[in-house]
This record gives sequence, structure tokens and C-alpha cells, in this order.
Amino acid sequence: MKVAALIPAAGSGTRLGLGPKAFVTVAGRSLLARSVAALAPHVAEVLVALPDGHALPPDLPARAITGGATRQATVHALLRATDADVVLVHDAARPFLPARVIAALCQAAQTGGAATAALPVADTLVQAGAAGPPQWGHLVPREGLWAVQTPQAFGRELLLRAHEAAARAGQSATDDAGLVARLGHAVALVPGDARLFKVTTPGDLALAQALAPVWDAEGP
Ligand SMILES: Nc1ccn([C@@H]2O[C@H](COP(=O)(O)OP(=O)(O)OP(=O)(O)O)[C@@H](O)[C@H]2O)c(=O)n1
Ligand SMILES: C[C@](O)(CO)[C@H](O)COP(=O)(O)O
Repeated sequence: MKVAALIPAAGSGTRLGLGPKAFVTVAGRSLLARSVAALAPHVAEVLVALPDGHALPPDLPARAITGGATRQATVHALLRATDADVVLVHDAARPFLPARVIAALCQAAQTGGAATAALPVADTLVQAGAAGPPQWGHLVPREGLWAVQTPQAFGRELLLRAHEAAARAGQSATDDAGLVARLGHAVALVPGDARLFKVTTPGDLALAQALAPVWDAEGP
């Protein structure tokens, strides 16, 4: 059973404001390098999608393709560039990836075909009111709600079928598990980790910079 890691790293990092986010460094190592290093020991190959005109740093154990205009298009291109049986799709923007989560996802995907890291929601959730400055609209019951992370793991053929169905229907999604669920296929929710937060804003980068010394000392 060949397992490949597919790393969408072709985003422009608009919300962070520091250019292509994959190359932003935390404690001397890029977000991309951190994600590749976490995944490489667990898979047969690592495939990275980069922004057009960018090359993979020479020392990374991975090969690269050019990504698409959206994360969904990027993952679709990654799927077409590998012959693996199982794929682990992981955002380069989530640099702190525990080995425990990788192992659990691979197991869940081999058992049921589709799985995602996720965490039960721990905050009170509110839907903001209509127009104007954000105000309390109404409470969203959090019981049974999970926040979806990556990695997400799938049989490659299943995920490719989900992407092709979405492309035919002109449907978009912010992740891959949602596309598979839209086919009616079960997706296991595998307990993720608070450290698997996505570096999206300057505040997230500050958090990553504070965590990196602890993470680098204890290892994944
Ligand atoms: N066309 C795109 C857009 C996003 N991504 C990747 O998808 C992951 C999650 O996306 P996000 O955190 O939104 O990254 P950006 O799109 O770069 O951020 P922003 O939306 O702020 O521009 C990132 O690893 C990003 O590189 C990608 O490969 N191709
Ligand atoms: C895939 C993802 O990380 C799951 O939570 C998330 O949907 C990515 O969203 P983004 O806006 O592309 O960062």
C-alpha cells in the first residue's frame, strides 16, 4: 500500500501579509520544511504544490508541482501527479504535526477510506448579527461541532472521484473531506491536536514562534 503526502503550499498568504506563506520561517525553518519533515518519515513520497515561479528548496525530501488558483485546484493537481494508493493531504500552513496524528489518520483511511484530523469545539460560538459592526446575533449550539484540521487521509481514487464530481458540478469547498462527504462517503473524525493550528494571521505566526522552541526541543 503506497502512501503519499500531498502538501498544498501554493497559497499567497494574503491574511498574513508576508508573501507566499510556505516560505515564512519560524525559528529558522520554513512552514513548508516543517511540514515536509513531519510527514516524510511516514510516507513513500512527498509531493508539494508551490506558487507559480517558485522552486523547492534543494534540501527537502520532496518533489514539486505548480499549484492552482485555489486550494481545491491545487489538491486536484497534486492528486493527478501521484499513483499512491492512499494520500495524506496536509496544509503547509500547519507546521506542528504530531506523529501520533499521522499514524491515526493512516489507520483510519486504510480502514474506512476517508478521515480527517479534527477537534471538538471548546469555545462558545455566535452567529454575528446582520450589517454594521460585528454584534451578537444568535448563539450557535456547540454540542457535536468539531473544528476540522489537516492532515486528511483518503484512498486516492476516492478523493480524485470527489474532486472530479465537484469540478463537473462547479462546486467548491474549503477542504477535501467535505468533497468526499458530498459523495455520501463516510469520513472519520480523528482527534487532532491544538498544536495543529493553521498559521493564517500575524497572531498565529506569533503563536508559532512562541511554540517552536518547545516543539523543536521535544520533537514530533
Ligand atoms: N491556491 C492555493 C491556496 C492555498 N493553498 C494552500 O492551502 C493551505 C491552506 O490555505 P491558507 O491557510 O488559506 O493559505 P493562503 O491561501 O496562502 O492564505 P490566504 O487565504 O490568507 O491568502 C496553505 O498551505 C496554502 O499554501 C494552495 O496550495 N493553493
Ligand atoms: C483545509 C483546512 O485547513 C481545514 O480546516 C481549511 O479549510 C483551509 O482553509 P483556508 O481558508 O484555505 O486556509
